[in-house]
Amino acid sequence: MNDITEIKRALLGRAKAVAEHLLPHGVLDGREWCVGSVRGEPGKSLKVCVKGEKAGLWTDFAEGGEGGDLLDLWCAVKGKRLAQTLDEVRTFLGVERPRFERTERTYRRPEAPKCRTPQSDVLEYLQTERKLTLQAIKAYKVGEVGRTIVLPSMTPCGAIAGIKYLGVDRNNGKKQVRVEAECEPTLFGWQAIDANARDIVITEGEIDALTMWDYGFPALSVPFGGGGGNKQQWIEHEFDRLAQFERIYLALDTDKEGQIAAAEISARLGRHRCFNVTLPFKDANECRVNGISAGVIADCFAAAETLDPAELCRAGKFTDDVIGLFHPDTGLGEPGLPLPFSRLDGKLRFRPGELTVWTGSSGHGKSQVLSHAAVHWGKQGAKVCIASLEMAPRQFLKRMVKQAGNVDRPTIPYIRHIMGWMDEWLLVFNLVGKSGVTHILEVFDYARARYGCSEFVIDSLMRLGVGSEDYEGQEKAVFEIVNWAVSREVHVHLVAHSRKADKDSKGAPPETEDIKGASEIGSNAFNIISIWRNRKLEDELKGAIEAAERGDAAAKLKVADLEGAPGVVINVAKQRNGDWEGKCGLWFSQTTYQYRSRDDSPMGINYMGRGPIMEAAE
Ligand SMILES: Nc1ncnc2c1ncn2[C@@H]1O[C@H](COP(=O)(O)OP(=O)(O)OP(=O)(O)O)[C@@H](O)[C@H]1O
Repeated sequence: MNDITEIKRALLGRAKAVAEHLLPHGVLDGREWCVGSVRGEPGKSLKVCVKGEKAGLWTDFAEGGEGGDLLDLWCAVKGKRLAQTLDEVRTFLGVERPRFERTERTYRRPEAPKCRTPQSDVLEYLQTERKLTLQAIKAYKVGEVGRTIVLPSMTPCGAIAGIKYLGVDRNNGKKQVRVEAECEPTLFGWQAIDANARDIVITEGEIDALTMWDYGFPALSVPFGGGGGNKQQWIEHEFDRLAQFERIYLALDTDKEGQIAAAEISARLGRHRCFNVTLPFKDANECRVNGISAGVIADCFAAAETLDPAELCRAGKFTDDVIGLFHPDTGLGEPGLPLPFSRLDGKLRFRPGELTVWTGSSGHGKSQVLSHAAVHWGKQGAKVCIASLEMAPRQFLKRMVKQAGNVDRPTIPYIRHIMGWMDEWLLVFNLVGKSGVTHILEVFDYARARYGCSEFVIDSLMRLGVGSEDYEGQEKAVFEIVNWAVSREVHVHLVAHSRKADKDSKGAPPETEDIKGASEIGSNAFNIISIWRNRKLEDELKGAIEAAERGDAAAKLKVADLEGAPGVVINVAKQRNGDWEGKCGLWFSQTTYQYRSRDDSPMGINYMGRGPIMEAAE
């Protein structure tokens, strides 16, 4: 349960319990819980409606009609800010937020800037050219150093998290912007926001935030402008703080980048509480400069709408996608991520909104191929969340460190370096054992919303608390996963074991019908991939190597011959949205745990680049 709207809904069903909890000296009179005041003494002046349509609303008739909903009551009785109240209410409801085991990255907190309140060139610029008031400038604690505007990003507690310096003058038409390095990506403007506010506006620039304040709508500004992906990485850091807002008005620029940003923000913060504000000019400040009145802006807010559900769109939206399918070389390309094997380039993709089932016999390397793939996706900028219910995090991370580092035994500094890199894009569902699918998806949902994860791994179906004979339960679990992947536009990789088939010895990788359990597992998957390890070849190779070591010349030639054949086969048995299905031989490196296809370098892939700390340990 993440945001205020869900918490409010849950509280409503328990209005009486909340009233009793907050005001134990009250008495029930019909539908109302009556008490003296928010201080809790017996009396009749404060009434909380606990039943019916108005359940949850309260009024203190002795205090000039002060009142509100149950959250206001909680704040008033306990004398706490809304953010703290929400934490307490989550505990009261028993719905704490999921926590990820994750090294919190430490950011630099800049020193207070050496500047003064604008009084000369900066003030002149902000008032004359940008039409801002001194009150707005003061509310946002804007500073002045010569002809540079100082814009501090402060946390709601008043700490300075970052500073942006904006030159009044342009250089060859370009804005002069500088930011303090290594600071936490946060929104600008908390210093001007009421701690108990339920509505907030988000703009695409600091000056626009000040302008909105002047229009009567205190606002925060995104730190890196419009666009998607990394530009909106601040969401991860502000997710909890924004949980207190019931309505988030997105007044971003009316251009394409602004709209991409608005779509991403509303998808992650919750479409139900994000309203898109369409302004008559490109941004708030352009409205101000062009003389748009506060009344017109208020009308824009009144007309603001939630963004359309993702399911509803015009066909034209897919034009680029369709062109990309016909002409992949146009750069419009297909969405989704590939495997790290050149031989499969252009043949297989893991697209958003799909489920891939990975199958194969035990010990054939399903998890290992997947972890190599995850490293590859991380390198391409994707954020990945792995629920490895069969293997402790330290074990599968050890494997990934070898694969990422392309080395057998990395040095301690190199391990730290690789782990630091993986920490940026990899989240771990820290549980070995059984977990219900609903709970995993709840945690995944949070990882998607807060951290922007797009690739999810569940290893394996057997650990989802569904019996191996419970075909109905398996169908239900897979259906739930598919639904979630489709609705959230993410890709889920589900490992499912294959039946003990004699195919292993016959030398053929498993097919769709070999997946152990209900047939619906395969029929609901968009892609089915099996991994098969050629044990016969491995044994022959082992024997030949031993003979060669004893000096058998013929065995040496045999070793070379056998090493030329792939020890692993990946079988793409189904690809619903792709044109290709088929098999591809892979070579597995015992030292780096990387896999490669015939077209890849035997040296493996260097995900970390080369550097002094990458030597292997002795
Ligand atoms: N081709 C291979 N050559 C040598 N060792 C391999 C190969 N593939 C996998 N292994 C080893 O086998 C073990 C199991 O691998 P992995 O966990 O990836 O298999 P899996 O198919 O996911 O098995 P399970 O279904 O039992 O989880 C690991 O120790 C791994 O290093």
